[in-house]
Amino acid sequence: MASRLFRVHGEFCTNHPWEVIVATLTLTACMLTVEQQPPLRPTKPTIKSCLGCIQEAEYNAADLISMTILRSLAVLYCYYQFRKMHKLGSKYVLGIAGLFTVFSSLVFTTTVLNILRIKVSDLKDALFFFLLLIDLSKAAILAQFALNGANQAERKTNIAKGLAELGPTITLDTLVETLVIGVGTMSGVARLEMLSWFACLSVLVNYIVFMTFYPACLSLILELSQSSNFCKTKDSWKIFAFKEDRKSNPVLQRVKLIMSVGLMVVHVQSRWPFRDSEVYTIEPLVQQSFNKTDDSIATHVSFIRWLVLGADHIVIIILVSALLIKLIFFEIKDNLVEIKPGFDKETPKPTKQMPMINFTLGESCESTYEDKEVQTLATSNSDVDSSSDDGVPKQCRSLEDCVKIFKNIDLGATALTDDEIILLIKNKNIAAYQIEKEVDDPERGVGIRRKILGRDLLESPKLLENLPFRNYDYSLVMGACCENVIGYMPIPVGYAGPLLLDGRELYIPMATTEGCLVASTNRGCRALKVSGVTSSVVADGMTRGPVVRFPSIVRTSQAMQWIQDPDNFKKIKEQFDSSSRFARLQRLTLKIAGRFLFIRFIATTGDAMGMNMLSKGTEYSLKLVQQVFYDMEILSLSGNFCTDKKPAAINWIEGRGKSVVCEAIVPANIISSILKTNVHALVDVNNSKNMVGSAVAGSIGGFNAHAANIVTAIFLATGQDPAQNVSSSNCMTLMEPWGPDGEDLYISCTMPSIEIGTIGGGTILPAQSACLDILGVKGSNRENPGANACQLAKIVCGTVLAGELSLMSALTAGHLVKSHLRHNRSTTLLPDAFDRKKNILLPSCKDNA
Ligand SMILES: CC(C)(COP(=O)([O-])OP(=O)([O-])OC[C@H]1O[C@@H](n2cnc3c(N)ncnc32)[C@H](O)[C@@H]1OP(=O)([O-])[O-])[C@@H](O)C(=O)NCCC(=O)NCCSC(=O)C[C@@](C)(O)CC(=O)[O-]
Ligand SMILES: NC(=O)C1=CN([C@@H]2O[C@H](COP(=O)(O)OP(=O)(O)OC[C@H]3O[C@@H](n4cnc5c(N)ncnc54)[C@H](OP(=O)(O)O)[C@@H]3O)[C@@H](O)[C@H]2O)C=CC1
Repeated sequence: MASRLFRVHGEFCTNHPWEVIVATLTLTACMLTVEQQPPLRPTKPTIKSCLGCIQEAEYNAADLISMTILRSLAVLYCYYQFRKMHKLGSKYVLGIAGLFTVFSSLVFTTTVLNILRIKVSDLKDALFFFLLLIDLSKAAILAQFALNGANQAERKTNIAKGLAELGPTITLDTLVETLVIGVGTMSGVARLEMLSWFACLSVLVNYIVFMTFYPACLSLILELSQSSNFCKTKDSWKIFAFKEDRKSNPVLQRVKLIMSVGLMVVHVQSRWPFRDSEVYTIEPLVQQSFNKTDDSIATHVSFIRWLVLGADHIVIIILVSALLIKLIFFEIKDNLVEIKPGFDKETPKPTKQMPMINFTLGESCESTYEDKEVQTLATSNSDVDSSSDDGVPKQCRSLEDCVKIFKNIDLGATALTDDEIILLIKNKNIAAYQIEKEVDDPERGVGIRRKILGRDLLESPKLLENLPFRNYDYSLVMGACCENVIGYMPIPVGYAGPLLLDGRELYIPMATTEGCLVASTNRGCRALKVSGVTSSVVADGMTRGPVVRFPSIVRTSQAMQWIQDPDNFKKIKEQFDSSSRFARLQRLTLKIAGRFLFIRFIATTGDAMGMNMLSKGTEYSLKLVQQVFYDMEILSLSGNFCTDKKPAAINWIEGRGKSVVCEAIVPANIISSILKTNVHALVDVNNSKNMVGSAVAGSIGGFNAHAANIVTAIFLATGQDPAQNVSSSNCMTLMEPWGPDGEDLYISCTMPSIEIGTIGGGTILPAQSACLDILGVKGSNRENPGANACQLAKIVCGTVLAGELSLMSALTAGHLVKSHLRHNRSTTLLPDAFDRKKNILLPSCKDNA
């Protein structure tokens, strides 16, 4: 029985945190404000003094009533503000606003004590005034501004932007408030004057703390936490919740301005010349004088005093109780889901967002497979855990109830357990690819999707166990890099280098699972350490080649001629360029095939690889052409004349993305000591393999040994589109004997179509952008947009040269198999082979190699 009571109490506290906090704080405040009283009847009071006491007490009763109303309003106002912020769902905003309140109160207390020289006991009035006038919504807006930044620099900029937006309004408001309330300080009524001083100081302290300590503290807290989790739940949409609050009405602003000027005049007139500054000391309002003897009067006085001391506290307690009653019986009633017969109170797990709501039990949640990783997450996130303590999964609420909760604006999917969300997904109330958005928590969303997939993969329920998904910033993935996410693929990243490229030493991150690749590239870098590699970008232009069709070849050729006209090209370019700040159309290449016309748009795209930009610009331009050639049919924005992600001669011949060439001279001693071969053998193998061999194979752009290896490893490490390794790996490796006696080696690599960028696509993901940072080419180049992407293309070409040098040497020296069996064959996981014919196990061949 007792434990049940405590359990109910526990549930009440956790389900109504704000109410419990407000109640506790209010009671504490009541206790603090109880004034020290002398003993009730030290001596017998006289009739005269008692009458005096009654008069004083009556005066105090009036004061008490107004102060009680004020305190109640302050409590209500604070409660309302924190509830409003809580609904935003951001614990950070809530925490920061709380901190703001505490610190401001501290500053206010100190200020009031020092400037007004009041007694500590009189702080009770002052503090309630302060709470009534504090504006937490502005503090929350600024916190949200800060939290919307992806990194510390952005957060700082956002705080500054927030202050720029809020500052003028708040300053004007403060001015008007101070001047209006300031009128009260000249009223001549001592009590009113004192309260007006409290209010003026409240407004000023709030303003000063908001404009100084608060932004500084905000920036510091965010920097010290340095947790990506701070911005993990991208609250960008939530800022709109306050957008209305932020908008300042210009008419209202003007009225405020005029009002403040008028009030200023009133203040100056009434205070000039300034009176000797009065120091307001607040005398205790109830004087104690019990000298008389009349018992009945004494009793009356005691009663009034009791009333005076206790009534305000009683009213506040009543107020808090009313608040709780309102919340429990009215607010929740609105959200209450109909109780069905057969309802069992004990079983459903009350969730954080949905206190005291009772639900019908629905079908038992499917629980045949539980993803270990997801379970771990759920344990740490008890709000969404649908398992009971004993590990037995609980039943879901009914589908109908879950739908009601899901559709409730205040609750939504966040108030449902994982299994209930799965129930809604199975019943098509939630799209399986939108879980993250619905639960407003990407990691939880991914976890739920894994649960669904895990249950669908019943034949091999443990398939997902080794695919990690936790501790990853999915907010960057959503809407940019991947859909239907169930985790991430860890790929080992090694580094090759330093590579001496154009006089700079670089360490090249390479993501690969091909053992020996990084070792080989590293050896190439080592061989080039003294002489270095020289590189140059000779052309830059991403392409998109749509296919359009006309009714006849006459119309097709007319269109072709129209597009080729320099004046019309200008119009097309204008249209194209208007689609982006960075994409700039360079030229068009046209090919006619019967009624079809292929138009290859070639444009620079700043630091981005540019495929989305090209597609957008092309669509804009075609609309313009269609205005002239209304009978033009746009068959496909991509007509494979681009050509993207497929082998094609056009990219090899015309180039695509960055066209880069690089060269190096390797001295004879390095070739023999590090590469274990000699120049003549190397050149011989290069001609026979990379030239003749590729020609015999009918290769297009494949006149190299393994450019794709290096390209792909760097692409994966730096967040490039991996499929673009097709054209990007086009490369011709040339070798010649060099030097007076031809003992040195001249080597060059020509790569005409490296499709690469340092912004957009996967480059924004944290790990990938870290690798770009290692190379000094992260993001957009502010001084010279495009320079970062060009530098990365040069790095790719230079590293390819190092890789070519090493592999070609290994082939020449006959070391390929030996080295790969050393670096590229696992000695732990490969099972011994089974000979079916002989029905025996064959020992691994690795030792024989
Ligand atoms: C994006 C869609 C699918 C929308 O397609 P839609 O028809 O507008 O989507 P919908 O909302 O009507 O939903 C239809 C179904 O699509 C799926 N679906 C819909 N949205 C999602 C989502 N977020 N996550 C997972 N699945 C999704 C889902 O199955 C859904 O059914 P439901 O489950 O709702 O009954 C469509 O417009 C599309 O397929 N676009 C093409 C994009 C594409 O293929 N890009 C590849 C890269 S392009 C490139 O790299 C190569 C290139 C182009 O250069 C090569 C060349 O030269 O040709
Ligand atoms: N659509 C398609 O057909 C294809 C798409 N892709 C995918 O496209 C994505 C890459 O497209 P991409 O266009 O490169 O990237 P984005 O779509 O991300 O576009 C780049 C964005 O960055 C902005 N930007 C800011 N600074 C710079 C800067 N210095 N230089 C260039 N842009 C800057 C651009 O501004 P602004 O808005 O002013 O242009 C633009 O909004 C990859 O995910 C890739 O996988 C791949 C192949 C085909």
